[in-house]
Amino acid sequence: MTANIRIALSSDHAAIQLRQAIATHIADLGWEAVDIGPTSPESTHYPKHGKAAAQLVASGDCRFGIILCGTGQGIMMAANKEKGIRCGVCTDAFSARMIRQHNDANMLSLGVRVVGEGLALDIVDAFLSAQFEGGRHATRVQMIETTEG
Ligand SMILES: O=C[C@H](O)[C@H](O)[C@H](O)COP(=O)(O)O
Repeated sequence: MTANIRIALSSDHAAIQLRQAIATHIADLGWEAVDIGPTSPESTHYPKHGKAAAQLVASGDCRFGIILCGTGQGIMMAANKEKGIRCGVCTDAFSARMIRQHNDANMLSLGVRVVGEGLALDIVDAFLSAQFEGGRHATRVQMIETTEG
């Protein structure tokens, strides 16, 4: 069986350029970027873009999702409404590594009005290169899933 190397990418109007830079970056790293837009700079609504990316991850079509809006906060809230999604906003590489190692996050959210491109790419690298540690952390992630119902 081949590994799922697909990463869903979406954003609102604020973060199109950074999203596209991340798509290029992760493709260079060997991931398949599944960039579902939008491409038009017209004002749009982050909940629908967060939900669309989260559905690709929750269904198993994509291994991870990376989503962006102005702060990363609104689109993260929308993504976390999907069952099975664990998405965190990160503004530093340490947190990005830890949400994989301890929280088994399957989505990362970034705020284009908070972090610049260089830092954003470092955060993405930290997220994608870390592994879930399991053990006591698996117990806690399971508790989150139980709460979800
Ligand atoms: O959490 C929400 C995001 O930061 C949005 O990107 C932001 O609210 C969009 O603001 P505006 O419509 O003023 O570009």
